[in-house]
Amino acid sequence: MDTVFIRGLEVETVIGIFDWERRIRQRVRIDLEMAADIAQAAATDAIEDALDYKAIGKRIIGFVGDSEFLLVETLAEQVAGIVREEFGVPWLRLSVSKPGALRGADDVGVTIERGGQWQ
Ligand SMILES: Nc1nc2c(c(=O)[nH]1)N=C([C@H](O)[C@@H](O)CO)CN2
Repeated sequence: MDTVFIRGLEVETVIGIFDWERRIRQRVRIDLEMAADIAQAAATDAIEDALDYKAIGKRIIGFVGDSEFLLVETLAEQVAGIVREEFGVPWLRLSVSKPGALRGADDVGVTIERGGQWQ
């Protein structure tokens, strides 16, 4: 399986369950791995035949920056839906984390996989 990935995408957003978290913007980190057959893009050397990580990254930045979810779970599910539906991605693995949200830990968050098997 070929994949196209985005690692360490950081976006500031309103997220969290506590009152103080509703009043500030916090940094979330997104790691995304997407199934994509890269053969056609490699053969033509044309961006039109590729899964465009820049276009997907910009869409995620806009959506996450405007969102105000309580849980990282909800944010992850929503982002996964956008990537799958708008960009035709058949399978993805997505992590959403809040670096520094837990004292003593580097990072906390969730990882989800969505979509079926990919040859
Ligand atoms: N599974 C989760 N646990 C927690 C979340 C979350 O989004 N998913 N959020 C919080 C708080 O908002 C925390 O990040 C504040 O530091 C706690 N647990």
